[in-house]
Amino acid sequence: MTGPRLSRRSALGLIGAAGAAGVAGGFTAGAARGDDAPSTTDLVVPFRGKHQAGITTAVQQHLYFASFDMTSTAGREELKSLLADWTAAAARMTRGQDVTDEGAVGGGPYKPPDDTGEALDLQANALTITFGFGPTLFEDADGRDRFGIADRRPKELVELPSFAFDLLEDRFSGGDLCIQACANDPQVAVHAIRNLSRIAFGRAQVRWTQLGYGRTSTTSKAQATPRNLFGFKDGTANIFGSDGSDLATSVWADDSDQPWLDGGTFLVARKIQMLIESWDRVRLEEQEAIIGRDKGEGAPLSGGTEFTEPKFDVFSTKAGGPAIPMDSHVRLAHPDHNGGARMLRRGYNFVEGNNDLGQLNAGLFFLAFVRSPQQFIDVQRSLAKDTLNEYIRHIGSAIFAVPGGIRAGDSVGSGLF
Ligand SMILES: C=CC1=C(C)c2cc3[nH]c(cc4nc(cc5[nH]c(cc1n2)c(C)c5CCC(=O)O)C(CCC(=O)O)=C4C)c(C)c3C=C
Ligand SMILES: [Fe+2]
Repeated sequence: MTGPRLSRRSALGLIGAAGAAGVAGGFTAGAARGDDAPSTTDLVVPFRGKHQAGITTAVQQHLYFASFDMTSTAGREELKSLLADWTAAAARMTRGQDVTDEGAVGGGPYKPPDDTGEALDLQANALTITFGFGPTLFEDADGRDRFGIADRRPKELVELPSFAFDLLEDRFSGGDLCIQACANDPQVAVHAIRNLSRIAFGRAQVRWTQLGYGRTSTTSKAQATPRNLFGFKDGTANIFGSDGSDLATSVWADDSDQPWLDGGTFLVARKIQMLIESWDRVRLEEQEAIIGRDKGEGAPLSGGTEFTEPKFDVFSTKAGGPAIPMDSHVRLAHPDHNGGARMLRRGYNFVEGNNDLGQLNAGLFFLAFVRSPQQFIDVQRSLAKDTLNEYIRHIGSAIFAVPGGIRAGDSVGSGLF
């Protein structure tokens, strides 16, 4: 070790002692996974545990998300070996190590290095790698059970229905498998996906990817609420890592029809374009009415401060109606109007250049973890009346079952076989 910071290469020497417990930043396994873990660069988040990391983990600053399809020639054995290889590499990278012992520079000059090297000298940066399985892994579009696992498909793992205003594009949608990599350094997240894609060569290939540069939610009360690209605080009413009973009720799919999903959850991903230039011409008062919260503090328009519960029956003389308008986002998304449905949101901002008119291609990569996809479906249907729809477009969509935590010596998805 070279002082308080732990570099990728110096981390190698520590592994025997630290194991998977993640002592690099001085945090124990429980503290690092839990609600109040600070987002430091030298933090190691334990890869193994009851649940996969990257769900309740305090949201890191950067995301690189990849959806994969198995190649047309791959069968059951290739899927099994891929998941085992991904698990081994992910366990190492989350500890701040190269993907193998030989790594980027230790394998001699006569073969391509095992690790691509761009994360050499970077620390673990709270890297989490979270795996999920799409409906097409269990049964493809032609109804074929390519991997002999059709009877392991959770009955709720089906493609999402169409919603009002959907403008979905295939190039941002679907996938047999997904990997969510989150870290406090973008290069660490990109390195993880790049190396896992490389390991998949011949067995699975990237279908689409998404880079997220700034978190738009928080899962920890120790984190400040971030802002989305419309300038509003996002994540105020989220489920936090410390909300044990809410996690049990709304996130962990412990009662599904598939035992391998115990400790797991469902992940809904939506790529949502935000019409920034149109939004920026909207009066502040109207922006706040559309969201249902004030822009400065994030307090509900019914009064109070950021974490005050919204009161939907408060009347505003100025508005001449409910203080939180009937067609506002917060009213329509609130559990009170969706049979109690809640979700753990973990989305990221994206900006991807501009169109020919100079308008930004920007938006929210919405990620939500739910016990049942129906929770998302109910809320998204309710949002059909949302005035926010004038300023957003859903252009990508995918759903994945996220297996429970990976135990010592085990590989992700071993319960499928
Ligand atoms: C179907 C689920 C949701 C989509 C899609 C969605 C898109 C979306 N949201 C914002 C901005 C905000 N959302 C806020 C709250 C909020 N949003 C959802 C669900 C979806 N949002 C829920 C369940 C909630 C919480 C409702 C509650 O319990 O009060 C807020 C307020 C702050 C907060 O609580 O996070 C903002 C702001 C945008 C811009 C957007 C699409 C681009
Ligand atoms: Fe929202």
